[in-house]
Amino acid sequence: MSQDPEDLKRAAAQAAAELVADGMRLGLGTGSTVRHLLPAIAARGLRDLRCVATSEATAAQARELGLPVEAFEALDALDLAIDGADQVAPDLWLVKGGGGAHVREKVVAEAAARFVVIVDERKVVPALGAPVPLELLAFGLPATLAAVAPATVRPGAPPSPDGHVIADHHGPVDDPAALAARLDAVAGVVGHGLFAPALVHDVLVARPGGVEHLRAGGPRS
Ligand SMILES: O=C(CO)[C@H](O)[C@H](O)COP(=O)(O)O
Repeated sequence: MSQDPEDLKRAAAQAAAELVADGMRLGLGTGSTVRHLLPAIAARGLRDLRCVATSEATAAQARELGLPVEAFEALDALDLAIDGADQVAPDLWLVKGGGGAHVREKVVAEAAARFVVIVDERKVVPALGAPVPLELLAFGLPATLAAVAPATVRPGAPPSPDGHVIADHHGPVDDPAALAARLDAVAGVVGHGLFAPALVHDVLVARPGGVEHLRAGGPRS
């Protein structure tokens, strides 16, 4: 029997909330799965948490729930970061950025000693595919789009939290490392939504039968 995707997201979020401990410096992702995470963390009643948020939406919800959010200028490392994803491949390459916050999300994931991804089973794919979200400088935008073709500005997308243009790459993702390197080589690309397995420590996949815990062999695990 199929299960409401919101119930599955909530189950993954609940499992991740149990990884949060008193005194942690915690990175909070963005998206509908993270929206279930924040009340689950708040309900734990932990003391001395220090949180950074990857979007204004997450910061606002966290503050409403009484979770202390500070600027990421105030912390130089995080103990744990938890975030959703749009696609999870079997080798734990991810595509993120459906919500346009992927650059901040990657900064937070890189700063965390442990990066935990929370998804429902629909996000687990046999191989990554388009679109791959991009964050681009407005300066020289047509030239940058040509350099990363095929890519288009995402219709109706607001600027990123740092004021950049959100776009999507529509080409194949047969070799995520090669595509990531190609995108990283273009100066007008602020960032992209391909997250390498080395960044990922755990993926919690909610299925109707329970939450599956995938562990990555990243360098910090
Ligand atoms: O990368 C993201 C935002 O930039 C989100 O984590 C991703 O889009 C998944 O979102 P959701 O939990 O709503 O499916």
